[in-house]
Amino acid sequence: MQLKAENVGFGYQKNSWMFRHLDLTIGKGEIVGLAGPSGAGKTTLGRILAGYEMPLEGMVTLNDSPLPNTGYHPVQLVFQHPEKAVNPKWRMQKTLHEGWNPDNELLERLGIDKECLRRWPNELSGGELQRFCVARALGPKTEFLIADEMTTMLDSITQAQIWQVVLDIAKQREMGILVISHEAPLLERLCSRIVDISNK
Ligand SMILES: Nc1ncnc2c1ncn2[C@@H]1O[C@H](COP(=O)(O)OP(=O)(O)OP(=O)(O)O)[C@@H](O)[C@H]1O
Repeated sequence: MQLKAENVGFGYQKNSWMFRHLDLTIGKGEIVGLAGPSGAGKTTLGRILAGYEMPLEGMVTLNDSPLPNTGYHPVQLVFQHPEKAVNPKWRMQKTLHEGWNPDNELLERLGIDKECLRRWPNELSGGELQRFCVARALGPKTEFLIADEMTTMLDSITQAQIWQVVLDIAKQREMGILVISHEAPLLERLCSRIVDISNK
């Protein structure tokens, strides 16, 4: 099982490459860090790996096949701003069950207050909302998780709590994770290797 970017190139403007000839493989259960200065294209690469964006050159494969474009996506993306990742017209109950039905144990471990389920997204704090986005992304069919500054906005206790749950599940299921972060100590603590895209 592997998620692989091969010779990938991307730019938003014509003749202006953000990165080019980029190779990155994340293996089953592997936790890889992605570092690089602001604007280097980390978020963009995360979006490409999760199938939100097509590369201009090269390809992304999951277990040697193109990424699927229907059904529950096996590469899930959680990014920094949960308020942009949920439908404001859905109550949290519906958002949570968008792709699968997380059990009570997971909700408890992630510190999700069940009282929040009937609320609208704008009635939750950023941290509460992000817990929902993490739960939503951890369906049993998730093979890889792209965690793009997933806990950057959270206090250190919540950050540790969420990573503990995500890492336990990753270990149990051999789910691979790409951790995109500006926090070097976080990357060093979580990842078995760190890829820097500054010079791509
Ligand atoms: N939709 C878009 N259209 C045009 N340019 C974009 C678009 N999205 C991002 N960019 C630009 O692409 C570059 C890379 O953005 P990206 O968010 O991938 O970088 P990053 O490495 O994740 O940065 P940061 O660490 O600040 O989050 C930036 O210069 C950004 O302004």
